[in-house]
Amino acid sequence: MSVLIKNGHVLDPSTGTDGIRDIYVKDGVIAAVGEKLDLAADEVIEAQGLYVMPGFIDLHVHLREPGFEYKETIKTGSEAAARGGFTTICPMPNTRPAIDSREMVEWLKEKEKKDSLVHILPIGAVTRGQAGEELADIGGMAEAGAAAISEDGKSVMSTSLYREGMLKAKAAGIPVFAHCEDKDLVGNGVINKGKKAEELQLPGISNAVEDIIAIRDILLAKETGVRLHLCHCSTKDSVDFLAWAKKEGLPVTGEACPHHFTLADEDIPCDDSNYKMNPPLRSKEDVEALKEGLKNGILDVIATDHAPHSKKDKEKSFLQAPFGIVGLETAFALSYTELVETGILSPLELAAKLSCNPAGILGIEKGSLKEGRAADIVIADTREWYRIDKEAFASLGKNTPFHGREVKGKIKYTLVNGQVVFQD
Ligand SMILES: NC(=O)N[C@@H](CC(=O)O)C(=O)O
Ligand SMILES: [Zn+2]
Ligand SMILES: [Zn+2]
Repeated sequence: MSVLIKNGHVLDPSTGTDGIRDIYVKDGVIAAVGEKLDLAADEVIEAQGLYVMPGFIDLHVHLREPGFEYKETIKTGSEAAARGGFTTICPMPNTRPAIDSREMVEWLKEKEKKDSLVHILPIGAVTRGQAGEELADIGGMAEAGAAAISEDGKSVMSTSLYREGMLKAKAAGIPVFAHCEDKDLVGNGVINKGKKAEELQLPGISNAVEDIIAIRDILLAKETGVRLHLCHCSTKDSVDFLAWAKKEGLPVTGEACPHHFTLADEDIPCDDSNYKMNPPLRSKEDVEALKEGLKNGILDVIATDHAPHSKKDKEKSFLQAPFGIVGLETAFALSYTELVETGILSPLELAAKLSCNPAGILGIEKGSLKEGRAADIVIADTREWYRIDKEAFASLGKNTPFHGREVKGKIKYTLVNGQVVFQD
């Protein structure tokens, strides 16, 4: 089985390639990359005018299975990933039961084989049942294939327990992905603390809720030497703390989510829980700091924090509805529109934040179009404006504040191991 992708604009951040090339795929592997390859293939994809990039890698998704299959399943989540150009996704462990043991990681790897269109790299919980009381079997989960550990959905509030968990992760050779939120300080907050919170008469979440834990976790990484990755950075100071950590030479990285650099709290039109997520949409000043952080490389990765919820869940008010919005099927378009169309990032830099950089954090041989690599490839058209349509999502979650928004950047093809898993 062979595929020839012809005349595409190849963006391969792993080699710096930024120009017109053909790519020849044989038996699921990239066999040749070059100008005008004269090779016969079973399938030819004409990619003139399109960008051809390494398949995107999402370090942060929620698939909801087991336990909340009415919100999303591994199958529907993987279909959403394929539609969004993601060929590898890392599901967070906050399912029921949680992914907190060797057996649960093995279960997920089995489900991947049966149900998933894309590669799944599980993230194990830090503590058993994410209860924050005793450590999960971190070494066992790593052996079974967990790519990282995280307590996402909350922070491990016991600093000494977290420190111990970090040492275990370090010994197992996997990074820690940190959701930074001071449980004491957040109270019953549901929206960024500020004018909009006052206007809607909703309890606020201050920046310090995130910042206090972000700096704590960086200091713990300094002490333990574990590789630390900050999830969904939303504040100016968390970007500054990351900059400091990098200056110190610490093994610390960070991600930003499209919603956090596209919208500010002032853009929330009314009490609409499709604008409710954790961390919340922040101030204009924070949004600018995230864009600056993405531009200067302090923020390494764009991840979605795809958090599907049912219609019923999200019909509730801002106060009552659960936190989270879907992201897999809007991430590329929002990122291209907000960051490339505006000149903040080059197309190659955007491709790096979606593929090569997350691969580096996981330490996996992906995020590259080098010969010999698995043919995980995404092909996108960025020429025309269109409106996001939540009804077209493969995800069971339609909870997005971006329905109807005008964007550029459409995924045309997604290939996993040389197989077309999505075609527009
Ligand atoms: N981001 C969210 O608002 N929600 C996430 C949890 C999380 O990422 O913290 C979820 O699981 O729904
Ligand atoms: Zn989180
Ligand atoms: Zn999350």
